[in-house]
Amino acid sequence: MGVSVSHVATLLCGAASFPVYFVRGEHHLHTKLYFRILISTVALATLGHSYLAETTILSAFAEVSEHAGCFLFGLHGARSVYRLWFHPLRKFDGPSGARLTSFWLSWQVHHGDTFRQIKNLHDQHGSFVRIGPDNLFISHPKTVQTTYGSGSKCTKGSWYDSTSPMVSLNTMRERKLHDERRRIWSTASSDKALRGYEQRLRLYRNRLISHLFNLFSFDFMGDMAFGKSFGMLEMRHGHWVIQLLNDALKPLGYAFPAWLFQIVTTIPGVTRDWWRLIDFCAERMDTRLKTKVDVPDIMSALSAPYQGKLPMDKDWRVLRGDAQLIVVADSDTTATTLSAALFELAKNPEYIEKLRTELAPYMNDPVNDVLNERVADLDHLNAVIHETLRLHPPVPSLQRRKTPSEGIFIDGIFIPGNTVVSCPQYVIGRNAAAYEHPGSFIPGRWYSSPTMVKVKSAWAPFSIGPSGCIGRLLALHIVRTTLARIVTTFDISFAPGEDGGNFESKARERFTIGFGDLMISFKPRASV
Ligand code: HEM
Repeated sequence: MGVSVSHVATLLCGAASFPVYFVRGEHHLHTKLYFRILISTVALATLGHSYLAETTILSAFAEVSEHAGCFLFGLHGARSVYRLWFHPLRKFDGPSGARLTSFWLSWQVHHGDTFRQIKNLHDQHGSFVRIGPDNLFISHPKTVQTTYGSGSKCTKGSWYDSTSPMVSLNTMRERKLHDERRRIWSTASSDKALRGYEQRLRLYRNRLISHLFNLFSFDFMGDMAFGKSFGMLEMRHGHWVIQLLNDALKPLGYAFPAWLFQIVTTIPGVTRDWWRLIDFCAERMDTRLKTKVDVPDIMSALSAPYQGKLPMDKDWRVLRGDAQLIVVADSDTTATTLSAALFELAKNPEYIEKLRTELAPYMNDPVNDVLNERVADLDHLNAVIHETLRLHPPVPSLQRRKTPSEGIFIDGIFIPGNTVVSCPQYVIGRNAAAYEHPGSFIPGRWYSSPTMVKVKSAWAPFSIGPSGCIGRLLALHIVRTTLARIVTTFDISFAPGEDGGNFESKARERFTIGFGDLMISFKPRASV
């Protein structure tokens, strides 16, 4: 191809379009539109050029494509120059590839161990790391309040549009809509609602315990009768829904920008499990809406505004988004917290005895159950959960917020406006500036040795502020009572051959964390 004046002019137009138009505002929701404009312009220009220059369609198309290429080259060239040398974040340290493109992060985390990669980057570059062209990760212990707290001027980052047009309470970016939806949700997480859920929870907690007893007796019987356990306590693969949840959330693990996530999820076959999970949640939601329940559940609150009528189309988008949110936010996070607590207790058995001593006076329920209201204020039990969530936060890294146009200050450091900031709880939880002996599991730091917590506000596994976890009380309720019941009913230890190594090293992050395999031995206690 010969370079003509028109090629250079098109390249300059492309370069100029960046400072004139693309540098401002958000474009991630317009990707498909831009693509359509490009295709239509190429098609029209091809026809026009072929007619005016009296040339074949094929050679006109080749000529127009060259110019389109020049335009795109100019645009991306100007953007790269800006990102490397003129961007407001240029003073922040970070890997050079990350300054140029957000694909750098996606490539780094493609094995799914985002939390570990981000910790390594903080170890190398300090508390403020530029991990994308507009993206700053901050592990400074004082960042949580400024970024997420109730007075924060930061808003949710564009990543929350990834699933658009399907939205949930968690992905709603517009503050007014989010506040309205949160008011509906708050009925579902009120004290009264929690007392109602207790009835449901008790049933499943009892089933869990009797299931564990059954598995134990079968394995023991197998061993006694046939010299070999049936291995039921070691079954790795759970219900297909758990498998589906794990597979479906994988695309979230690549930390794609919202525009790419939207494109990827429209390619047939590539994200089949993602859509299967959405269909599964939607189907459960549809069935539930047509069913009457005696004991209120979360859906009772979410469906209350429709007063028995079927929701309109736009409401379905939110209801289905919320259905998926409930499955992920509720079951995934609570399950990982319980397994992380058992992992830490098996590693540090001295805390199990302490828990039993503390719980003993409260475990005299006639049906051998444990009531949240009786154990809610126990120091050691709560500290074990606090410490578990500090070291193993179920949402480890990616809660992106966008700074207001005037920017924010974190401990005197200026963060420019429109920066996407994430404050990774996994890294903050292990930051020596926030905790003494940050790598050790020491529940006492939360009640008997408070000086071991240097910055109390750094602990935010549920996040805080207007978009903080609305299910926090419910989650703590479930974890507290289930853990209390398990440690008082069973002797817990690593199963023979288990050293706990895979639990963390094989953990994978896909917004929430999924830990590696962990073989725990549950033996009914002699006194029970
Ligand atoms: C240990 C368990 C849990 C942890 C650590 C946890 C953590 C979090 C975090 C960090 C967020 C903020 C996410 C963000 O900024 O994008 C969040 C939001 C949320 N969580 Fe949880 N969560 C837990 C359990 C639950 C439970 C049991 C529910 C019950 C349904 C729940 C419902 C929600 C909802 C609805 C939101 C969105 C809130 C909003 O945007 O206003 N979570 N959770």
